Amino acid sequence: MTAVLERRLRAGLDALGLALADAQAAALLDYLALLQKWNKVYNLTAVRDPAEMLTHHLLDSLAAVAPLQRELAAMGVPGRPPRLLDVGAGGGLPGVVFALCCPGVEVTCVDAVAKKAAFIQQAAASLRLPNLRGLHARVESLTGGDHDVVSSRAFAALADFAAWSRAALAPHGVWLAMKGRRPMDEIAALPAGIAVFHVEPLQVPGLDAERCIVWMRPALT
Ligand SMILES: C[S@@+](CC[C@H](N)C(=O)[O-])C[C@H]1O[C@@H](n2cnc3c(N)ncnc32)[C@H](O)[C@@H]1O
Repeated sequence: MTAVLERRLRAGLDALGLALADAQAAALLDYLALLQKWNKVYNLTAVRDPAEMLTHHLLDSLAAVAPLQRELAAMGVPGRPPRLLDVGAGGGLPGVVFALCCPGVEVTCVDAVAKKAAFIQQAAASLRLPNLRGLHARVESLTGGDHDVVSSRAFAALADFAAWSRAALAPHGVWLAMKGRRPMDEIAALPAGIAVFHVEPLQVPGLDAERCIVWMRPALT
């Protein structure tokens, strides 16, 4: 099974144009194995089949890596590593995948459920990712305004996601919301202080479904 998963992952990475080192690709499969192993204990995902996990979780999250890298490069964070907060990260999607693929980015995965944050801490240790940490908190309680990117996947409507995480976002920062079909109703429901600057379609290898990133930033009102 591992050889099949490895082949599919490699083919997916090629299709996405992601040039990862062998060690990074191996670590992605190690992460998949951790998700499988601890799913029953931590209740991390409803998807149980490893091949389905690869497509629906890993490749789905990997499709957002190049867009993330492009935005960070355009932002040009000066003098320190960029910081990303993944909200409602659950088992670490997409936060752990971002941390694996972007070792120069400091990734915090926040979740309201203690055992999910504990799983992220465990994954950071076992995958040897010094740039990843799990944080047990409700995102609404976070302040500091020091994250360059705040991401989410399968978390909440755009307006709630932005409102609850606004105090954690740097003034120059952007929100990266992973969605299925372009969420027209959610975009229309956004308040004046939040501007959508790009709805970016994603092509997930092996997944016949619509996916997009809704990019947002605070707007002057
Ligand atoms: C549907 S899961 C999505 C998990 C992961 N992002 C994924 O794509 O597989 C939503 C997660 O959000 C967490 N959550 C819900 N409300 C939250 C809040 N206010 N602050 C932080 N996490 C929250 C839940 O505990 C859950 O793990």
